[in-house]
Amino acid sequence: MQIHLFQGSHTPPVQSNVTIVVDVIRAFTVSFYALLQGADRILLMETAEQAIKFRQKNPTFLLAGETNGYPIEGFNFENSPYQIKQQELKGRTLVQKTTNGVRAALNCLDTEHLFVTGFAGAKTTAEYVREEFADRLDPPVINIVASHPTDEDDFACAVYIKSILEGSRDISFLEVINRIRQSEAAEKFFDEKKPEFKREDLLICLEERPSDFVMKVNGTGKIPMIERVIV
Ligand SMILES: O=C(O)[C@H](CS(=O)(=O)O)OP(=O)(O)O
Ligand SMILES: [Mg+2]
Repeated sequence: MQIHLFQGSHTPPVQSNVTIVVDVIRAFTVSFYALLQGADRILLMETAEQAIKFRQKNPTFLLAGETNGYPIEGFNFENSPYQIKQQELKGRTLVQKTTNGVRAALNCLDTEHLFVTGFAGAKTTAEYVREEFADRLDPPVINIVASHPTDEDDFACAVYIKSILEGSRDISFLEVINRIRQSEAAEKFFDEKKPEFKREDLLICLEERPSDFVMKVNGTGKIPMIERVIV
């Protein structure tokens, strides 16, 4: 396996067979818990306006996301895994718009297999990709994209995924958690002047949670969507 790590939401300069886009705080932790709460699929959109317009034609769809981390007027949910964990979403379709993870995923569609994850599902995703693709005759090129352009949260998780893919011990479980916890993206949850950000969100983003699925992006339709793939 040829594994490349990238940071930011732009399209990686290397063509891959498999791409894993990481957003720990909070986009793909939100997606993970939305699927756990029963959502059928999660459509990915670039702008809040697009999402709101789309719901006018699909009134049962639920909008989740943020702009600069803050709730979006007219959306059903914030970019909050704590809020999503409390919802009954069986059979529902979500539409997600966020600053880093969703935008990065939309810029990484040109690959054979596109997965997305936070820290919660990182180990399951890495083990699934290793089992599915590592022993193929023509070793795959794998891009791991830490979607925040400069911060440690997504990059530490990307290094963790790489270490599982390679079976190395480049980074310990505790080191990943510490680097996420110390990241700039985590600071807002401890800032008294920002009551909009619940500390429970960060605690959920920091929790590795085994599951029977990975999150794969289906880019074959007009609107890319996250679907669960049972492992
Ligand atoms: O909502 C979030 O926590 C972040 C915003 S920021 O990176 O902290 O500014 O959005 P996401 O797209 O989930 O990284
Ligand atoms: Mg993030």
